[in-house]
Amino acid sequence: MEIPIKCSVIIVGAGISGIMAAKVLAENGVDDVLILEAADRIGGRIRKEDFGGVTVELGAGWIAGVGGKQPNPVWELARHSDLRTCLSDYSNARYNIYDHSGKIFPSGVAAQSYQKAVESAIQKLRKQESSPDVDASLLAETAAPKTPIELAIDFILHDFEMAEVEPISTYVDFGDREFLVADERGYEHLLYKMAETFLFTTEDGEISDSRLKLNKVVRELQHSRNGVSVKTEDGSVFDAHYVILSVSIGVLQSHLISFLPPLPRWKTEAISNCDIMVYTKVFLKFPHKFWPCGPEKEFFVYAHERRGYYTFWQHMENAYPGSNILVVTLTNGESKRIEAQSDQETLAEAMEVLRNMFGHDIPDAMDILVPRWWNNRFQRGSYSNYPIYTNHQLVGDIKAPVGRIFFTGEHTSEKFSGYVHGGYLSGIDTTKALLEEMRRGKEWKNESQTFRIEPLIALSGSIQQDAVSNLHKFDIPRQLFLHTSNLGAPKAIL
Ligand SMILES: Cc1cc2nc3c(=O)[nH]c(=O)nc-3n(C[C@H](O)[C@H](O)[C@H](O)COP(=O)(O)OP(=O)(O)OC[C@H]3O[C@@H](n4cnc5c(N)ncnc54)[C@H](O)[C@@H]3O)c2cc1C
Repeated sequence: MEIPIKCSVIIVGAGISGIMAAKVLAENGVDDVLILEAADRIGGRIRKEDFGGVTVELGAGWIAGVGGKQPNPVWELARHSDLRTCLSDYSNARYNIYDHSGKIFPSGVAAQSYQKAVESAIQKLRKQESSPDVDASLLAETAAPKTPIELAIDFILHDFEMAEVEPISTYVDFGDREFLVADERGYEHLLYKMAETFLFTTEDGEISDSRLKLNKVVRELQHSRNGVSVKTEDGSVFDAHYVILSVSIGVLQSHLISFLPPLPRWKTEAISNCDIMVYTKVFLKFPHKFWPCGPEKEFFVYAHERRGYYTFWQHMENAYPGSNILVVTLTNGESKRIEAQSDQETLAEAMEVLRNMFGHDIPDAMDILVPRWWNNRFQRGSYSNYPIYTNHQLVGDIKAPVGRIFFTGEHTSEKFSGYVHGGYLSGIDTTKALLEEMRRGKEWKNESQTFRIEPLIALSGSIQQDAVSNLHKFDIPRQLFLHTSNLGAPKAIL
């Protein structure tokens, strides 16, 4: 399809939220759209790779939130595409906890430590709820986990089972079952299925549509009342009436993209107030199995005096029998540390831990795969992690459009941030808001035949921007945006 010089919408990023946004636009008759993607592929944080003879998922691996009253839309997509999945129950991990000499902690000790960790987490949450301004680390000091098993359980609880405040919307809305994707087409197959409904795709499933441009790293968004000019690293310039920006919160924080005029302060503050979780799955391939398999053995834990040190392990025999692959998950500081060292150093550390658990006779790993989400300048982390007691304002501000730039992505989903379905649903929400804006624009244009009425913030330079920095998009009634009934330059009312 021919792209007009100025298209209706440019979507920056072809992860699940960007692809969903383009799909919703197409379904609503807006197909003069460009999708600019920095990488050489679509999918973003949904990414497969061939490793050790099977397909492994470097990014999202699970479809979380299945089996409830409402269908999870991502699960629905997976079912329609016959995506192969396995049910995961990692709650058993707490009964497969090894100490440094390879002994498994008796289930009673593990259960006791688990109970203690849950109680202390609840206590901490309650205290935080009653004094939200007090530093959480100070509140937790008295009940802080100290022994290796307590540290390991604390890690499982906070970095796996309870990374969110209860009640967890994903489980409440969609159910508490989780399915691991184990399909050689990869989790990303779902994105290709979505894309083929509106982008030209070859019989082999390759997207051949010129509206999708890969290897286009967006570096600057110049926005005004007339539209948005998008500059990419290779010097290309693309113009559009609107932009949907779907890059991760880590990319927004990294300043890879500059905005002209700069984003207002309420927006930059909100962006910097959202934490980022780094979550790394390290894959190890062995010549044969030496770990226990069978029921309730899929996940196991290493208790070490350093929290999060090669703590959480999974074997891939349920997903791919005979693959002889182990996965160990590291997070945050440990993720950054191993990203900075060579894979051989990581392999040596992991082997030492495995030998502590399973003895010195186990074979060396034949191969290792270490994804680097933190150092990837198109990701800068794995997913958003809102402060425990987030006010609605923070997510609202992160999501709120600035002039003609609309924001989407998992980090803009109030209920499902961090998840694939959060990205999917945010793509729909943001696009609905944009379509509404476009419709309003047309109505106004037809009524007055003058020019588009623009939000105040889009027009504000840096001086006005400070003056309005305490205002938030949703606090400003539309009438207070710019208004004029006569011809002439629009003026700010405030
Ligand atoms: C290791 C890991 C494990 C995870 N596990 C799970 C899980 O089990 N279950 C689950 O539900 N979720 C999981 N997630 C989270 C899930 O992957 C994300 O929430 C979701 O994929 C985010 O989609 P998105 O469209 O918001 O962002 P992204 O997928 O990040 O898409 C944004 C796109 O923008 C592109 N981009 C960035 N900068 C630019 C630029 N300057 N110019 C042009 N393009 C740019 C990026 O390349 C990317 O393709 C995991 C994530 C990671 C990393």
